[in-house]
This record gives sequence, structure tokens and C-alpha cells, in this order.
Amino acid sequence: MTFHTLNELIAEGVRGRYILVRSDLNVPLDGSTVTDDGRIKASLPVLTKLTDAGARVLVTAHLGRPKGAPEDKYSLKPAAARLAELAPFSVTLAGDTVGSSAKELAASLQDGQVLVLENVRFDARETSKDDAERGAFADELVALTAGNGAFVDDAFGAVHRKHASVYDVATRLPSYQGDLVHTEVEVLRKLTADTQRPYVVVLGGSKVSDKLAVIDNLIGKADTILVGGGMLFTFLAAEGHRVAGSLLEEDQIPVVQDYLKRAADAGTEFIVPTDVVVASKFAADADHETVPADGIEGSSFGAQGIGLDIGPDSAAAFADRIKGAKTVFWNGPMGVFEFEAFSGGTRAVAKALTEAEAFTVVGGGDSAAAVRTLGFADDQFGHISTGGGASLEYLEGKELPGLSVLDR
Ligand SMILES: Nc1ncnc2c1ncn2[C@@H]1O[C@H](COP(=O)(O)OP(=O)(O)O)[C@@H](O)[C@H]1O
Ligand SMILES: O=C(OP(=O)(O)O)[C@H](O)COP(=O)(O)O
Repeated sequence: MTFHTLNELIAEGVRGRYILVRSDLNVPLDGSTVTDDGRIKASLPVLTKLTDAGARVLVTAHLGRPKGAPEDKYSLKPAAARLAELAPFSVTLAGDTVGSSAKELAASLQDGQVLVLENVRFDARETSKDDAERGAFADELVALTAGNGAFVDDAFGAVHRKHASVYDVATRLPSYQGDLVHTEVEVLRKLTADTQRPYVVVLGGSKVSDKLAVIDNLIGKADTILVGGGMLFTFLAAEGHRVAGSLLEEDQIPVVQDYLKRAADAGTEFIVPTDVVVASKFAADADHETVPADGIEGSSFGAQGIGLDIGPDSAAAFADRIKGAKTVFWNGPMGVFEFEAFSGGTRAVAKALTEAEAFTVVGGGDSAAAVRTLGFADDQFGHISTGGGASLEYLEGKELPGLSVLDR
């Protein structure tokens, strides 16, 4: 695939033009505080280049997974405020996405200024499976560019989503690849073109069904897949164990059983935790204890117990595998690292990556936030990617709608 670049767009001239930029501002929040601004910082260079060149920039972005209607807790307010603090240009947030506020503020936008539109997922059409519905929303976004606009996709974390602000707008406007997307794709392209083995993939996090789907194509590609985070319970259930109140995708149990069956023949080894930290409730101050992975319901909390981290034996086994690898890709925290009591597995995995003599990539909004929150520095890893699901889908060899739509 070849893409029109941001530099080409700037060379064509952007002064006075409305440039629609899809950024990934999906940052972790604690109330209205941004707890990791990595994605905002990663979005700055493209916005700075465009504003320096005199563009009127309209930023589209999502935050979380609202249900197609405005919800205060998913507002881009905190992200836009942090962007405004960091940016050398003026930033305003519209009160809506394509409504009267967006239209009025866009109309009065000056050269070199940025208007962030409210969370695109406040409109159900953004994520609709229906092409016409998404198209109608894309038309309204494009209308804000006043007839002479262009589109820049710089939201690497969302390139695997066939959503209106990622995909459909690119079919309606001259479209360009942002520098962040370019850099991220280059790193992953090199990783897939020349994978040094052993190649270890570490998976965790809470987007369990998304990630279980990705594993299918990693079987036969990765030498070892370490399974932690929320998805480990579906693996334990697939092995016939009871997981009490832990995260479980019951309908995925047969899928995981199939993975486990196919893996050995394909030369991929799954390593599933042998011990788990079980808590009385989902809270920072919950009572907790470490139990064998096949004894979760036997913890003091019985059927109420929730597995919130991998146990220390599993963390040590994972660390060993990671240290023996030549390539490591990690997406998804091993546990609820936001609570200190359940951060041990994530910390151990992060430390092992920093100690491995390997090319290491950490992908995902929360995974990147985790390593920084736990005190690691970005330069201790080969690459910290802004996209978790997007990176994984790239590595499994899937076509990413947000990239293929930009192919010239
Ligand atoms: N056992 C678990 N139960 C519930 N949530 C978990 C568990 N392990 C990890 N998580 C949560 O997963 C979240 C990150 O998941 P995800 O969004 O999939 O990762 P990323 O953003 O890195 O792709 C974190 O907020 C963490 O608290
Ligand atoms: O946080 C994101 O993905 P990630 O958790 O896989 O890194 C992106 O912003 C995409 O969000 P989505 O998975 O709700 O489409």
C-alpha cells in the first residue's frame, strides 16, 4: 500500500483550508483527570505541523465506548483541556460533534486554530454496521470542511475500526496518512518482515472478545502466547475450571478450546497462569488472596471472588519466557494495575521486557499507561505503540480498514 503523506498535503497548501484530522485521544481518566497523556502528546506533531502551515484544523476523536448518545463521563473535555495545555496553538472543544455548536465554532475558526469536535461515538452512526448510516454521519463531518477540505488519519489506535470518522470520511475527501500512523506502521512492518525468534506475545486487558478473535491468526506465527488479564478466565474455563465472578466470555469457551487444540500442531505454545490473585470485590481496598488457578471458587470469597491479577508464580514464569525471547509484543495489562494490590503481574511483565535482550513492543492505551504509571520509562522499551487492538490486528496480518481506505 502507498499513501499520500502529510508533507504532500502541506506542500499542496493548507492555509485557510479546513483539515479534518482523526486523532486518538482515547486516554485513561480518573474522574476528569487524564492519568496518561501519551496519546495526546503523540497527536501533537501532526496538529502542530498543520496549524503552523495555517490550516483550520477540525479534530475528530472518540473516548471510551458510549452507547451512541452523549454521556458526560465520555466527554472529550479533559482530553481537550490537556491538549490545550500542551499545544502551541489555540484549542477549543465544541459542545457537540456535528450539531449547532460544531457548525458555529467551525465557521468562526481562524487559520492556525484547532477545534476538537465532541466524542464521535456520541452519535450512533459513527460505529454503525450500516454503510448508509455511517455515510450520512461522514457527510455531516465533511460538510464542516466547507468544500475545500482534506482528511488526515493520525489515529493509529483506531485504524482497525471501520467507523465513519476513520473510514467513510476518507472516501469523501482527499485523504492523507498522518505521521503517527506512518511511524507506527513502519515499526510493525519491520517486526513482521523480520521477526527474530523466539517470538513471544503477551496478551491481557479487558477487551476480551476483541483479543480472543485476534489469537486465531497468531497461532502458528508466535512461538509462545502468554495469557493474562481478563481473558485468562475464558482459558481456565476452557480447561474445565470454575472462575467464580471473574470476567468470562462464556460463548468463547469452544473457540478457546479449538485454539488450545490447534496450537500444539502449529508450533505455538499457550501459557496460562497457574495461580491467580482473587479479590472480594472490584475495588482498590478489596480483601484478596492468591490461589491456584484451578481453585478460584475455593478462595475465601467463594463464588463472589473475582480474579484481578495473575499470581506471583505465573508472573515469574511469564518473566522467564519473556527474558528468553528475541521479539516480544505485549498488549493488555496482566491485572487491574490501577489498584496497587493487583499490579504485581503487570509490573513483573514490564520489568521482564526491560531486561530482555529482545525487540520489545508495548501496544495499547492502557498498557502504555500501565508501564508509565508503574515507573518505567518509554526508552526502556523498543517501541511503545498508541494502538493495542490495531497493532495486534496488523501483526495477525489482517487488512485494517483505516489503512486500506487511504491506499492510493
Ligand atoms: N482480571 C481483570 N479483570 C478485569 N479487568 C482487568 C483484568 N486484568 C486487566 N484488566 C483491565 O484491563 C484494562 C485494559 O484493557 P485493554 O483496554 O484491553 O488494554 P489496552 O488499552 O492496553 O489495549 C485495564 O484498565 C485493567 O484494569
Ligand atoms: O483504546 C483503543 O484501543 P486499545 O485499547 O486496543 O489500545 C483505541 O482508542 C480504540 O478504541 P476501541 O477499542 O474502543 O475501538
